[in-house]
Amino acid sequence: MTQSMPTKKAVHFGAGNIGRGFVACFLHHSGYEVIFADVNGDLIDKLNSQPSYTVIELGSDGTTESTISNYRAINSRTQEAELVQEIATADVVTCSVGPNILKFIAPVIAKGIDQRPGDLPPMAVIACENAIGATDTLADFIKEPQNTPSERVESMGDRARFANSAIDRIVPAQDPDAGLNVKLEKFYEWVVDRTPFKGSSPPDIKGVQWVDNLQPYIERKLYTVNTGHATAAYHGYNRRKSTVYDALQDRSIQEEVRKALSNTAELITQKHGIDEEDQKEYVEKIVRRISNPHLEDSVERVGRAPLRKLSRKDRLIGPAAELAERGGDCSGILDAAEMAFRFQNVEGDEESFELGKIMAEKKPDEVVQEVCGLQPNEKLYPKLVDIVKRVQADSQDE
Ligand SMILES: NC(=O)c1ccc[n+]([C@@H]2O[C@H](COP(=O)([O-])OP(=O)(O)OC[C@H]3O[C@@H](n4cnc5c(N)ncnc54)[C@H](O)[C@@H]3O)[C@@H](O)[C@H]2O)c1
Ligand SMILES: O=P(O)(O)OC[C@@H](O)[C@@H](O)[C@H](O)[C@H](O)CO
Repeated sequence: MTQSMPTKKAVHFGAGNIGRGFVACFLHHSGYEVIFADVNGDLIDKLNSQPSYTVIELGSDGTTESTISNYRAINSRTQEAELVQEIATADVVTCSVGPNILKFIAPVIAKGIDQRPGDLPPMAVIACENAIGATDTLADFIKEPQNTPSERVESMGDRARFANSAIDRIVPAQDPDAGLNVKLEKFYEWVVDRTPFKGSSPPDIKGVQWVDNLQPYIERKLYTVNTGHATAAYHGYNRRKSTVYDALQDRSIQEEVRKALSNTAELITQKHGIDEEDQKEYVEKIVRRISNPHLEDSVERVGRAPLRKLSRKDRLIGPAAELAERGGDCSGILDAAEMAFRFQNVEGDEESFELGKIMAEKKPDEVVQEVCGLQPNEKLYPKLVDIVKRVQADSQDE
């Protein structure tokens, strides 16, 4: 008689687009039972009532489908005790909830880690967000005294290992009638830091690329894919384009994207010693990917949360500030930042309303300090103050 291997278990926070379409899909195909945790009750009910859903990859050469099953779903707002138990015995905990939500999921993960039975190896915790060091941010919240008793922090490595990651796959907003099914691009890249697993084994997730130095991967991804994407979306929004594809059909917007990406290429190649030709090819691939007509990716989704996207370490101000300090050209990124400041009061986007309020009420210096986290002694500072002044003056003229 053959003994079947016990199923591996992963808890994934955020059963949204990238969660269902990419992370859970890879975990499923690697043999994990996936427990989704989300605050959206309707989504939880749908997942629990439907035994499978379909992931549809869209490419110029047609579509490919795969079926995802062997999952359950837990409402993280109302079923905390069950969720803690699932986390305590999970092999992997992942999340794709948005960088600003990490602090809200930290308390329950902390409880689960703290209750991990002593005979189990450490679980792997991997945040899959568009942010540099997102898992470190999550780990810092988990280790706060209100979440983990301070005497338990030192031994936490016996119960959990925290690995940063860079995750890349375009998953647009889904059709309202798509149910749980997810349409996404064929391309994917999921790079994870291997170094936290020294003395233990990294989890077996097919398709993950394990590296010893994640920094060049995450900076190249965020400052190329996401800088280019945001540039197309913000210019596109301000010129009334509806999708990123439409925006890129406009030659002048495509030039803006290339200008911003030539700025970030200078930073990435110099800072990380990446070959210029390799970076050129990478940029061309990104321009092709974001121009995919099948994705129908709205400029509102890609531009969403402008306060996050204009923050100090994100895809616009992050590379622009570094370039300015090095004496490099960041004019293309600054053009995109100006368009981001104009992304105000967009229906369904809370941050864009908050941005509108800040722009209406605060002085330019206050805006730059509060929104972009820049200080007057930084080289980029006066350029952003000028941009804010211009946007505010234009709003008064309207
Ligand atoms: N969509 C993409 O192309 C893509 C690609 C790479 C990375 N990402 C990143 O993945 C993250 C999620 O993006 P998305 O496009 O899947 O967004 P999404 O809105 O489709 O999914 C987010 C999910 O998180 C859930 N959520 C919110 N608060 C929660 C909480 N407190 N606890 C549990 N769940 C909670 C929401 O209900 C939603 O289901 C973001 O950081 C994004 O930058 C997205
Ligand atoms: O998810 P955001 O809001 O950080 O950025 C919007 C898009 O640029 C992003 O979701 C991309 O589709 C994704 O990062 C591609 O890998």
